[in-house]
Amino acid sequence: MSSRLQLSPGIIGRFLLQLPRNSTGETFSLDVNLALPGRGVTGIFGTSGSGKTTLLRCVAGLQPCDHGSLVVNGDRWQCPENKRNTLPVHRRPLGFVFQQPSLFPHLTAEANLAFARKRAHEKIAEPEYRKIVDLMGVGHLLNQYPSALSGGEQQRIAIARALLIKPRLLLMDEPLASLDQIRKREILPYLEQLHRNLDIPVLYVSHSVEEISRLADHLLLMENGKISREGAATELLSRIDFPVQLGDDLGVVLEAQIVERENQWHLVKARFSGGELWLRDSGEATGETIRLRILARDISLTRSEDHHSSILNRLPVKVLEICSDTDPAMVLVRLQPRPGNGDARLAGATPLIARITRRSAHQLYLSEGCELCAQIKSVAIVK
Ligand SMILES: Nc1ncnc2c1ncn2[C@@H]1O[C@H](COP(=O)(O)OP(=O)(O)OP(=O)(O)O)[C@@H](O)[C@H]1O
Repeated sequence: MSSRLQLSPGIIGRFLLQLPRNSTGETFSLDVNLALPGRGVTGIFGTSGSGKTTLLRCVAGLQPCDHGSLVVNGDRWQCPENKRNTLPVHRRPLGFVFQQPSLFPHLTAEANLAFARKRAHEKIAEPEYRKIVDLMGVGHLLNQYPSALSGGEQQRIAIARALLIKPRLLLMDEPLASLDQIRKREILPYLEQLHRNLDIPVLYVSHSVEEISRLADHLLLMENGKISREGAATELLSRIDFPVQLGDDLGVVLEAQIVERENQWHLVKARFSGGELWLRDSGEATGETIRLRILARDISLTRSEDHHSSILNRLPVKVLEICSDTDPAMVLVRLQPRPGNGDARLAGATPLIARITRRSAHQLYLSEGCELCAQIKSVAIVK
């Protein structure tokens, strides 16, 4: 993923509200200060009921607030003091994609898109319309009615529809949650394309570590109506103590560049800040920046390099810390890639996390500072 995070905030806001008691008699208050990058994807995580959807509703102007202020890339959308400076919902240049595509069932896909096009804040020229249709890969679906489309195809039309209103901000609330795993995997590349090709900031709510790992540049974690953690996605997703890093999903996210290709074996070599890894060749171009996810359960540790193993990737590492896992039989080991050839830059490389049995840690005499070899199955690298 080549787009880099713009660190100066482009989406600045403050929302304070108290909701009336819900059906179970509980009250809910939201109290957030936003200072988010004005480009790229900000992933919003949090347990059910933590306020993710309420936050998106505030940004959209759908949720009345006790206090609400919002500036999006220099344009004031909401002002607490002066209601006349507050843009009503229908005038906010934003696209909203929900869990359900909710297309008009009596209109073809094309007519659904034409409806959005008419509502665009600025006129969409034909080449731009074509670009969006191509980006979402829906050109061949335009004559179909929604009932003839799969869930994933309907959602791609819904995303194209959101883009056709020329949004300056895209809000996506669990857009893939209603799809099965196969359809999710089908649609993710289209979302990655969107991220690479359009410079619209996206707020993306999801419970899926896989989606967030692939798409997000920046992360927000919400707890009880407040933002409890925030930062660059690659950094937060590499922390053992980041709460979404649970059980089998625990892992790290790395940015890497394709540097070599072995056609004979259908493999490519990717270089990241901590070394080089062989991956299955999925057609990425040499020089392309990609994102990798290495799960903690797919890293094993050895005291010496075992060249007779089937595992292609071996990195020299140093143990940074050893932590307890939720499972008492396991421990989590944070590992710093270490210079094999005196490369001092590796000191700043993204740490890896291995999840191994407590017994193995004992047998390897693991302790902080000890030097080992991490073996990573190339097939386990998620692209
Ligand atoms: N209209 C409402 N009136 C009263 N309470 C509400 C209303 N809408 C939401 N809530 C409450 O606000 C809290 C936050 O809801 P919200 O939908 O924002 O959470 P969420 O993090 O998006 O959850 P999920 O992951 O389940 O979608 C919940 O406790 C919910 O019951």
